[in-house]
Formats: sequence, C-alpha cells, structure tokens
Amino acid sequence: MSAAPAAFLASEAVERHFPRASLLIPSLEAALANFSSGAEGGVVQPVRTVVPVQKYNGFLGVMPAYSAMDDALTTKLVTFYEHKKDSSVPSHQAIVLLFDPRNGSLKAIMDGSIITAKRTAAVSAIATKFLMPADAEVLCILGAGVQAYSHYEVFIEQFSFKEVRIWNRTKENAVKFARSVMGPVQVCSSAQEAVIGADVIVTVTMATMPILFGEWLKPGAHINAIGASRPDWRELDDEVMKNSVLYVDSREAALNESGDVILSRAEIFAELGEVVKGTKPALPEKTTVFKSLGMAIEDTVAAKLVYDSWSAGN
Ligand SMILES: NC(=O)C1=CN([C@@H]2O[C@H](COP(=O)(O)OP(=O)(O)OC[C@H]3O[C@@H](n4cnc5c(N)ncnc54)[C@H](OP(=O)(O)O)[C@@H]3O)[C@@H](O)[C@H]2O)C=CC1
Ligand SMILES: O=C(O)C1=NCCCC1
Repeated sequence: MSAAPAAFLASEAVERHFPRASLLIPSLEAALANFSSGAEGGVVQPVRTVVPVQKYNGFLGVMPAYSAMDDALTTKLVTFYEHKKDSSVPSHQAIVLLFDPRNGSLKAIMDGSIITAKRTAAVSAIATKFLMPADAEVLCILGAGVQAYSHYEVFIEQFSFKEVRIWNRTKENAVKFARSVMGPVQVCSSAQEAVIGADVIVTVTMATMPILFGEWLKPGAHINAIGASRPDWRELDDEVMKNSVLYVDSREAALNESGDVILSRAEIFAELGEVVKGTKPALPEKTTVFKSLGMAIEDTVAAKLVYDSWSAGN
C-alpha cells in the first residue's frame, strides 16, 4: 500500500499551528538536554553541511536530525544571502521535510522560515532565563530584521524589561521596527549608545566584523549572539569573548562555524543543554555570552509541533 501523499504546509499554515514561539520552549528544553546527553539522549544531529555559492555571496545549509524521544526525523534546507536593499526575497529562506521514521516516507513539506525565526528566538529566551542578571531592566537589540522581530516578541512575553533599545545599520529600519512592534522601543543612533548600561543584549545582524565591543559592556550583562555563523564572520570583538563566560548550543558547531569562537580562541564553558540538565552551572552573576549557531534538532521539534497540530485538525 503506497504511503499517503506528503502534506504541504505553507507559511500561513505554519503560523496558524505555531502562533507563539513560547509554545515550543518545553520541547526545546528537552531537545537541548537530549542533544547534550550524547548517545543516551537519542539525538542524531551531524554538524550541518553548508555549501557556499561564492558567485552570489550566498550559502545553502543542509540540516538533518532525528530525535528518538520525539520519534521525529527532519531535514531543513536553508539558504542565506547578504540581503540586498532592493531584494524582493528575504536573506534567509527555508523548507523543512518531515519523514515517517518507521519507513522513511515523506509526511510533510513545510515552510521553514517561520520555524527558523521562532525556534531561534525561543532558544535565546531559554538561555536568557538561565543567564541574565537577576535585576535585569534594559534589553538591547542590535539588528532589525526577521530575527530581531521574533526575539522581541518572545522576550517581551517571557521577561519584564523596563526599557528596550534598538540599533540598526540602516536607522530607518530601526524606526520601522519601533513603530511596528507593541510597546515602547528607543531607537539609538549608535550601537554603543544602545549597549551601554544594557543588561541583556541580542545581536541579530549579518555583520561579518564586530558590532559589539567589550569596552561597552555593563559587568554581569548577558549577550545572545545569533549572527556570524561562518568561521570568518564576527559580531563580537575579542574583549567580549575573552571577558565573558561562554555558552554555546553545540560545541562541535561552534568550533566549526563560529568566527567569534574560533578567531577569539575563547574557551567554551558549557552547552546550553548541559545547563538545562543541571550538569553545568548557570552563572548569571557573571558577564555571559550564549553563542547560538542554530541546530537541526530545534527544527525537528518545531516541525513536529506544527505537524501534530495540523494532523489533529486544529
Ligand atoms: N543562530 C541561529 O539559530 C540563527 C541565526 N541566524 C542569523 O541571524 C542573523 C540575522 O538573521 P535575520 O534577522 O533572519 O536576517 P535579516 O536579513 O532579516 O536581517 C539582517 C540584519 O542584519 C543587518 N546587517 C546586515 N549586514 C550588516 C552589517 N554588515 N553590519 C551591521 N548590520 C548588518 C541588517 O541591517 P539593514 O537593515 O541595515 O540591512 C538587518 O538588521 C543572521 O546572521 C543569520 O544568519 C538566522 C537564523 C538562525
Ligand atoms: O540554524 C539555522 O537555521 C541557521 N543558522 C545560521 C545560518 C542561517 C540558518
């Protein structure tokens, strides 16, 4: 008997079945812990393959993963290109394939861009919950793109900041951000203005050279470093990396892909999953960096959430 044809879930359907990033936080915490548990965690996730498309300054990422606990098998294909101002397409485009792990049949093809935006922000929220200073009041976002919006949305839902600041390379996009989100956001004219005195900082740019400098940092601040996912790209300077306690999503990925980690030669203290498990401590009283590269297992649990909701007829 042939398998049922694969379902196709476009962005509108994915949004309907995954309306808020925070819905994924429990599954993500379990996935992070399982990933950091080695073989017993039941997560199989090789370091992704990234194919440079040098002629056009782009990349294709191939991100497979299997979770025994979730009994879910996916591959995300994601392209990322330096965003051109007149471009009609976003810098990042993604599709997620969900397979039946019992026989390899393709069950669903779904938009991966919303999944990528929401699961990345949710993982940053998990890191921030453990690592931000106890008396955090000021949130600073460097960047005003897709990840800036998804991070803002889940951070405002999960935490109580008295002040939110944004800086962006193109100020008009920061102004647009401030006008479009719920709640007051202060648009800063320089990254330094946005960073000084901030307790939680989110770097979500496609910068390839540092935009955040250690001399600006308030002692005890927490930085979620989302960008710079190539070995020769930077968002953070050496002073940030050397003077912080460094947490990562994946040691293997960080040492293969993160210019901030590789070029600064900073020591990795722990994976976020080890903090979730309790086998490594959170040190919120220290200045901390969570270097996020993005993991396929995060897409796996997100795609499962979407598919289970869709197949239940919600
Ligand atoms: N860790 C993870 O799991 C994931 C990480 N990412 C990474 O997060 C970052 C943001 O992604 P996303 O929001 O989707 O991208 P967008 O293209 O939507 O936004 C990119 C942002 O970066 C800014 N920017 C681009 N070039 C530079 C530069 N040279 N210096 C300073 N700022 C710059 C843009 O500013 P302007 O308005 O001026 O163009 C814009 O604010 C990327 O590096 C991406 O690869 C993405 C997905 C998952
Ligand atoms: O995890 C992801 O998805 C990505 N990470 C960094 C590069 C763009 C996609």
